[in-house]
Amino acid sequence: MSSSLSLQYPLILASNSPRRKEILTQAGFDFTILPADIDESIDAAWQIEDVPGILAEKKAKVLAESCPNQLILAADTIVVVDGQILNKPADKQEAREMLLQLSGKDHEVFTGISLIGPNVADTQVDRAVVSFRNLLDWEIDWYVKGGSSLDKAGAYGVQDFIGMVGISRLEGSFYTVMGLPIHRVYHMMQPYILEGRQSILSF
Ligand SMILES: Cc1cn([C@H]2C[C@H](O)[C@@H](COP(=O)(O)OP(=O)(O)OP(=O)(O)O)O2)c(=O)[nH]c1=O
Repeated sequence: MSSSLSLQYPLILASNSPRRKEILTQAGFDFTILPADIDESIDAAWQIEDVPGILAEKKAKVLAESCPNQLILAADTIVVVDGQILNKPADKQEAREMLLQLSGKDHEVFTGISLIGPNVADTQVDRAVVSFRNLLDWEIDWYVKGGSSLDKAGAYGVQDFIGMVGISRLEGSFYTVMGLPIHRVYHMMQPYILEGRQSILSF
């Protein structure tokens, strides 16, 4: 994309994730990256589907005070299978176990996004359902050996080998699974996009 959308305020992406950067760039946004490192531990009292919204908001809030007159966007992704949250695997052994658990069944992916800035403090969670066919042992081993499962919730990337060849069905947005529900981000950002000042997006 050669030109970017013009925004009323500068946009900051509070994320270390290269996937979030890629999605936001592809959608035409111009932004600065300022990762927010927070304690991502989960309170057992939280409802599972609220977790990514709570964590995304925490990430955005960390930067909001020190960045007045700017829009801060943060996100968090979790994978849920058999009523259990799968975060990023600690090592390759755990990555293998996670993929075995996901093999041959459906699971949910929740991505929370939070936008904080002038006149806005909005947090939303988007859900997708992903079906994996039965994965072969060598496919899991080969993918895990490559190392790209380690920085991803549930030990897989929808955009990677195992997602490409192993996912038989996806309900919801591909980008929600990849880490940023861009359709929701765009909707939240709409009041600040100067090109679209006159239009109201229904959603
Ligand atoms: C399920 C899935 C997750 N992921 C990634 C998205 C996120 O980067 C990561 C989940 O971890 P998060 O804690 O949501 O994000 P992060 O630590 O990578 O980045 P930050 O907190 O700084 O924003 O897993 C994929 O890339 N593809 C997928 O299919």
